[in-house]
Amino acid sequence: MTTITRLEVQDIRFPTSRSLDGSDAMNAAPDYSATYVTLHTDAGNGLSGHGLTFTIGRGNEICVKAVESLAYLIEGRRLDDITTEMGRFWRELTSGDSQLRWIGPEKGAIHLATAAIVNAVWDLWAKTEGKPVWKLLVDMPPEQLIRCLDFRFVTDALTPEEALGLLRRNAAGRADREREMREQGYPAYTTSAGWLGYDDDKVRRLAREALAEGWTHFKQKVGGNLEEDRRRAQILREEIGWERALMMDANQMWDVDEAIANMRRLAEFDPLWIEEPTSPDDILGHAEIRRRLGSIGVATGEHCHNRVMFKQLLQAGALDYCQVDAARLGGLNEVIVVLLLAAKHGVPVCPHAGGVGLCEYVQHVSLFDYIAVSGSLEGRILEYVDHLHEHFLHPVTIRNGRYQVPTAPGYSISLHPESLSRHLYPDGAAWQDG
Ligand SMILES: C[C@H](O)[C@@H](O)[C@@H](O)[C@H](O)C(=O)O
Ligand SMILES: [Mg+2]
Repeated sequence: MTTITRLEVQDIRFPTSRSLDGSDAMNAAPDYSATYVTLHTDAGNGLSGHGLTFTIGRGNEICVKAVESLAYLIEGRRLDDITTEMGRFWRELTSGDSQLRWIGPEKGAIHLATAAIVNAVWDLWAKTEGKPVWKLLVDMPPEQLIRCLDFRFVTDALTPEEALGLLRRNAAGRADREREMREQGYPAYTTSAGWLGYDDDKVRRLAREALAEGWTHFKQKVGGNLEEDRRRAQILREEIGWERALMMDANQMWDVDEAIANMRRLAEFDPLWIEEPTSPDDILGHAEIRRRLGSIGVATGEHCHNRVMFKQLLQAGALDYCQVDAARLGGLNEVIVVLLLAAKHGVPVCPHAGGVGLCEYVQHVSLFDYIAVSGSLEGRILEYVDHLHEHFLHPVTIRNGRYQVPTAPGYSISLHPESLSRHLYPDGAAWQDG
C-alpha cells in the first residue's frame, strides 16, 4: 500500500530562446520550461511519480509556488485511496481549498500547477501497474474510467451515462486498433521547420530534411508581417509540394476581421487549418472566423484552460480541430472529459505538443482516444516538435512521421537526473554560461 510521502517541485528551464526554437509571432523568444513535480513514496524501491506543466520561461516560478501551495492536499495520501475514486480526488484538488480556488478557478497558474500534480499521480499509478498510461486507460473498465472524471459544469452537454455509452460504443474494435497502433504508430505532423525566428534557408533546409524523414504534414507560423508569411508559405510549398498538408498557426495575433482578411490572402497556399487565429477566449469570434472562412479549418486549444471552454467552443460550432493540451487543462482527468465531449460532437482531437515534454504526454492521449474513444483516425494528426527529447528517460520515438507506441511504464515524462541538475533555474550549469 503505497503512500505519497512528499511532493518535490523544481523550476527547470531550457535556454531555447538562444536558437529561437519554439518562436512564434506572439511568443518571440520562449525558453521552454517545466514546473517539474516528483511524488516521493514509501514504496522502498525508489518508486516515484513525475509530472510537469509547461511554461515558456519567466513565470515558471509562479507555477512552482502554486504547486507548493497545493502540496498539502496530496502529501500523506495513500495512492489506492486516490485511484479508487480519482474523480473525487480531482475535485478535492481543484475545489477542496476554496481560498486557492479563488485565484483560478480552474484557470491560470493554479490550474497549470494542478496539471503537474495530477499527471504525476497518473505516472505513479501507471508505474505501479507496470503499464504505460495509454494502456492503463485502455484496459480500465469504462465504469472505473468514468469514476476518474469530474463532469461538473458540463452535464448539460455530456452526462456520465452518455460518456459511458461513448466508451462502450467502440469496444468491439479495440483489440484491432491497439494492434494497428503497435504495428504502425500514430500519424503526426511536424512544427519544427516553421518556427518564426528561423531564416528562410533554415526553413527550407529543415523542410527538406523532414520530407526525407517521411513527414507528410507541416505547420508554419504566421501572424507576423503578412508578406513574410506569404514568402515562407511559398518556400514551404516549393519544398513539400501540393499533395502534402500545410497548417498555419497565428498564435492569437489577430482580431476577428483581421484573421479573416489575412487568411483569405494566405488561402492560395491551401492551408489545412488556421490555428489560434485570435484570442483563445473568444469562442464566438472563432465561430465567426470558421463560418466566414469556409474551407480552411479552425483549430485551437493550447490556451483553452478548462473543459467548460471546450464545451462552449464545441457547442458554438467554433472548431474543426480540437487541440487539447496535456498540461494546460487540469491533467489527464480533464483531458479525457474533453476527448469525450469532442467525440460526442464528432470533432477530431489533434493535441497540442509544442513545448518541452508535451510530445511525451500527448502520445498517450491520442492512443487512448483512437483505441477507446473516437475509434477513428480521420482528420486526426498529432503534433511533433523536435526539441529536448534527449532529456527524458523514455523519449518519444518517431518513425516515418508516426509516433511509435510507448512501452515503458508511466506517462513518459520523467527527466534524467543530470538534465534536472543542469537546467535547474537559476543555479544549474545551463544558466551559468549565458
Ligand atoms: C511558444 C510555443 O513554442 C508555441 O509556439 C507552440 O506551442 C505552438 O503554438 C504550437 O502549436 O506548437
Ligand atoms: Mg500553436
